[in-house]
Amino acid sequence: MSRKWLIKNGTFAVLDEKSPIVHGYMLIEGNTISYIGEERPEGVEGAETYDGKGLLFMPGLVNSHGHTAMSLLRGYGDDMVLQEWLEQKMWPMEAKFTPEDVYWGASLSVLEMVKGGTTTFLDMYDHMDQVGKVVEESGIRGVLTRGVIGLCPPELQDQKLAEAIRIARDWHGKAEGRITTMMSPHAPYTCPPDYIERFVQAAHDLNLPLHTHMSETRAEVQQNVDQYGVRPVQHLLNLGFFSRPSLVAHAVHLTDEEIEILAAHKVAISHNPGSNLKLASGVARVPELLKAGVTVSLGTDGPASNNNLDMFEEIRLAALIHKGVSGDPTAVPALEALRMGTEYGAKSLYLNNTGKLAAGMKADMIAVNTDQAHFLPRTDYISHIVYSAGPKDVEHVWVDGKQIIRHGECLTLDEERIRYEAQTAFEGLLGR
Ligand SMILES: CSC[C@H]1O[C@@H](n2cnc3c(O)ncnc32)[C@H](O)[C@@H]1O
Ligand SMILES: [Zn+2]
Repeated sequence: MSRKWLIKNGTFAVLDEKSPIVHGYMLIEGNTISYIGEERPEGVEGAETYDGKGLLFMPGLVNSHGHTAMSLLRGYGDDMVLQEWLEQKMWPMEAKFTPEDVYWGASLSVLEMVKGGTTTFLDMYDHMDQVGKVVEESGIRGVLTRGVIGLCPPELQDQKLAEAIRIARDWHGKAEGRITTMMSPHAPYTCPPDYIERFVQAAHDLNLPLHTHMSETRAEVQQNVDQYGVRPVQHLLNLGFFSRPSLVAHAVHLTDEEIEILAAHKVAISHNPGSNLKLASGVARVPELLKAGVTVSLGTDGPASNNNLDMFEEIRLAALIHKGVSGDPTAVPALEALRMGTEYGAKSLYLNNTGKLAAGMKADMIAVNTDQAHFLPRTDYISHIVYSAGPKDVEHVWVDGKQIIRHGECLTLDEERIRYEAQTAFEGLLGR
């Protein structure tokens, strides 16, 4: 029989336009929310009851683009533009990564994410079996995808594609259904057109979504025009990329026509404001994308270009920078920014049963301790979460109905060991 528990005296961020907050009760049966409302539900006699006073319950945060193992490179290459950062700093170090390095880097990142309220993340990287293991052990929900750079001889291209297909097949549905997979050519500037087409074919055969980096910098767009005669959006459209459900990271440099193409093909976007600011890539046209009906979610990108995995920060940046750039304080309203970090995140990852507190959804949720100075007075909880909250405010975290953070402590991962092993792994990389 599945566990049944009732939260009373709770404040719940259901994030509906008219009434985003509900005070009252939430019933959870097994891994699913079965009721939220002001009235005590019927038939809860046998349920364990928890007092939710002083806590704000909200959907777990969804980080829709990142590279978890890159936590080992945090602070290793700062204040550089993307291409130099990749070529001079990241790629030489990543070439030395062992599966064990990826395991400890991913563990460090997942620890940071769950402690900060993220319950679902997407990871594009190499050695993804290791990340799968971390998802299994930690209890988090993960979308895993082997990112492939195709600037290599044909035999190696074949090998990498075969590996991406194996990862996608092997891990889809694993960890009691918490893992799903995608297919990811890294970017149009690192994968030749015919190679991207093979990913599109594989995604079609496996019935999986596609993911890639796109139009992140002005230089990348110009390079695409010089090499292929079209900008990246038209290029990917020509290659059939948008014929599949797809999620593109960044999409900073877009024309009006490109926004129309993305909207028409229901392409989802992972907006990474922290990374885009740090790498001086620019500011994405988020208000225009939202207006055009595009699903825009939020991602941190890797911890070496951010340099943290704090989704509250990304939500706040999304709410703030577009006001600053446009001169319009309603450019991205607080509630919309919060939905980008939760509901739209799940949608952009093609997950239809998480990202929202509602009956029938998976119990992926966090409890924020609002009994603190920066949450007073109790004027507007949505405003406080978007403009004042941070990872240290996260008191409890549940994924798939199971508690993985209790009073800020991780119940599933050995924090001290992970901190030690991650530092040791970095020192090993420096010496290799
Ligand atoms: C092939 S696995 C993923 C690959 O992506 C690199 N990466 C990290 N951040 C970015 C970014 O902002 N744009 C493009 N590529 C990025 C990472 O270093 C890995 O090599
Ligand atoms: Zn990235």
